[in-house]
Amino acid sequence: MLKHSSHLENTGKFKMEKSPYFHNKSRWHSSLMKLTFWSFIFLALIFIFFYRSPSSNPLPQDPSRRSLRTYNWGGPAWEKRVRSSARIRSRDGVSVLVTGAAGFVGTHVSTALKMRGNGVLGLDNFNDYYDPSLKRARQALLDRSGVFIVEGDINDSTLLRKLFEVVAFTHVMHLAAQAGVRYAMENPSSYVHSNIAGLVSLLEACKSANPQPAIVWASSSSVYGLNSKVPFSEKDRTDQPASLYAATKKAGEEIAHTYNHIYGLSLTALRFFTVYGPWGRPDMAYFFFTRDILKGKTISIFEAANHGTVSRDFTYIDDIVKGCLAALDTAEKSTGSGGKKKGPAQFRIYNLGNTSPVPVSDLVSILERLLKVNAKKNIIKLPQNGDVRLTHANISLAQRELGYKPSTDLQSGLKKFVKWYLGYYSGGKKAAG
Ligand SMILES: O=C(O)[C@H]1O[C@H](OP(=O)(O)OP(=O)(O)OC[C@H]2O[C@@H](n3ccc(=O)[nH]c3=O)[C@H](O)[C@@H]2O)[C@H](O)[C@@H](O)[C@H]1O
Repeated sequence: MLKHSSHLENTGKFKMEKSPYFHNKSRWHSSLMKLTFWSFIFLALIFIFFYRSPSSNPLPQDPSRRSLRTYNWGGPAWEKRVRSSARIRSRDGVSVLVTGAAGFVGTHVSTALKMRGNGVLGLDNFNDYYDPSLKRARQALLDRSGVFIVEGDINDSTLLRKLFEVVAFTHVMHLAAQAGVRYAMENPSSYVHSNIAGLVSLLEACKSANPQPAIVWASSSSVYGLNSKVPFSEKDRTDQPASLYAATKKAGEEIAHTYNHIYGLSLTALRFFTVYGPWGRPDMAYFFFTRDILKGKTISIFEAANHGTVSRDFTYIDDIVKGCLAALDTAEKSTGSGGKKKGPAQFRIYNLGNTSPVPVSDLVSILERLLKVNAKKNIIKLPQNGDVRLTHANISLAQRELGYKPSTDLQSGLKKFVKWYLGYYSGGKKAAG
């Protein structure tokens, strides 16, 4: 023992210091510890990078990857906010899930629903198709009127299932979409992702919900495509889309029919005609014309062949909101339950337009008068990028069945838009996106 211990104390110690084996082993141990330590730090940094909160998470640069963003949702506090926002506060009120609530039409519809005592819960992925700060400002507006917007994507079926578990929505107002006619040539997959895959994901959740909600959703005047019979009636052909955007909206109408037929979902599509107004979309011509005229930048005005005019049936947001609410109010219940159809359900399509097309050149003249600035104009040939020459709604069906009656002409509507624009961007202090 003594001998052994002395061996350890003397020889062993000596051996440990001098033996290359032990020396290397010790270095190896310390390298391993260092490697483990730095690996841990590296993994922690990766974890922080991918899982930090959505508000501080910069959006991916590639627009087609926008949907890969992760969102934080869930937990008791979150569920409490969801329930409170969706709580019905008036007799005969309904409880509505509004997708695309931070969007232009979504914000206006959510506010109107909330104001009349309905339960309203918003859902939006806050993508960066246009300036997300405008979406955040709309969110703040809705927050003040008691509407909570859940941050998430309509393609997230787990989130949708959860929302229907927490709230028995009576209605879904589906306004989330990839909008814009010309952008479809730049980023086609975003249209398929939101307007087709997203719609299917939402309808899947609705069909499995108990009770099944009635769904009202945004289609588009663009489905009329190359149809030359005017004004456009719901009975006219819609099988000649001129843009991928239009094609995805038309596909949406067919998909909606399938879910109505198989699962008994009550479905109403609203074909919106070039909606404009305060809190509007910066990618639309009336909005960026205003910005560019004020900045002294040249605007491009499209003209058809042989100097023909290009016209739109511009429709003011308040008229659209009335149409949306009327569609909700007249929607019958879905007939299925537990994913099974019990009987035929309502299936409707309506034009929501203004019935008076205005040439784009007149839109510019109105803006010039309102802004008191002469626009620098460049007249160019209508590019072959999805635009059509004319839209003009026949609204007699919506008039008859929804009591829809637009009452704002372009001059009065643009006056309200310009007033909002100048106030919001405070004379150019905030940069218009
Ligand atoms: O009803 C719809 O379903 C669609 O309406 C809207 O599409 P559009 O009617 O094309 O609106 P918008 O881009 O504002 O162009 C307005 C006019 O300005 C012309 N235009 C456009 C750009 C330009 O630089 N110059 C120009 O003359 C252009 O040729 C057009 O005549 C929505 O964006 C779309 O998401 C969808 O909802």
